[in-house]
Amino acid sequence: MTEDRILSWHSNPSKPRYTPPPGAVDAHCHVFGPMAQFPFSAKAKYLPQDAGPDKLFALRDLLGFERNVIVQASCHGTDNAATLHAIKASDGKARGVAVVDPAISEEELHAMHEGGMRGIRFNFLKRLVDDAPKDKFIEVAKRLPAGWHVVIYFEADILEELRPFMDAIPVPIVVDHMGRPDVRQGPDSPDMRAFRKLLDSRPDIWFKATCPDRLEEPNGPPWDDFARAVAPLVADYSDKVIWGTDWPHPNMQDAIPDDGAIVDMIPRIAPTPELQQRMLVTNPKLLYWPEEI
Ligand SMILES: O=C(O)/C=C(\CC(=O)C(=O)O)C(=O)O
Repeated sequence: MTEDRILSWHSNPSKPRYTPPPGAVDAHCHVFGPMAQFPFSAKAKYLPQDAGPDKLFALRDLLGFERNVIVQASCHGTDNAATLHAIKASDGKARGVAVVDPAISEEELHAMHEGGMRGIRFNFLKRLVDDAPKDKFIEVAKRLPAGWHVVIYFEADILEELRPFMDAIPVPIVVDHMGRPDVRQGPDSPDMRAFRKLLDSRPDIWFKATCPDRLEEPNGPPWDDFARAVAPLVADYSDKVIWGTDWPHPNMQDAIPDDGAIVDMIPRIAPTPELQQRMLVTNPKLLYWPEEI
């Protein structure tokens, strides 16, 4: 019954005016199912309609991207089969970030590396996961395959509380959606200052300059607050920023964004070709296709 399942993506996204550079990577997107093949987790907090690799790759081509980084969504729990399936179907054009049971074996991690995973995600949003055991997360972060990193998703109000945990992570960190600052407060807000302090605390913290739709929800474009708050961060930390569409926009069913409009935010947060090259090509390659550098 698809009627009870959430539809959170645009059925007819526009072609963006902005053209990404060759090799551009959409470094934050997800797949949902298809459910008949890859059932959702019993602990899933939302039940979406199918958004499989065929839809994702059609969108990639429409938007002018060449590659995807597919992040395991919470609705699939720690069963990464749907994400691994999508990576395989991409013909080398996708890599991924897994969500794992911290007790995962070295053999299973190695198999995930073979399947294209290059990191694991720790999700601290209470509305998405039941628990986030920091001690176990640190333990598994110490056992990751060489070259992997940790992706962390949290909201700005717990950044300070998470600092000792992040300090203890022995591999590079990528922060989802800049730790969800209140972009309405501008580029020099307490949230943004705290996030800059985090980035300054070690040289291997990356961030995704993503989700104008989420951070200004329920506003649609032009997302001026997002552009004003985020552009200075991209300029000042241009060697640490990556970007993604966030398709199929989990939980955004009440303010579904047009993916073309999302892509058209790129020149507003990264106005020069040099910044765009770093954010869309060089930086994501360093994290996900380092063998090509
Ligand atoms: O897609 C995102 O990055 C954000 C999400 C969903 C999510 O992270 C997940 O389901 O794992 C959100 O804020 O609901």
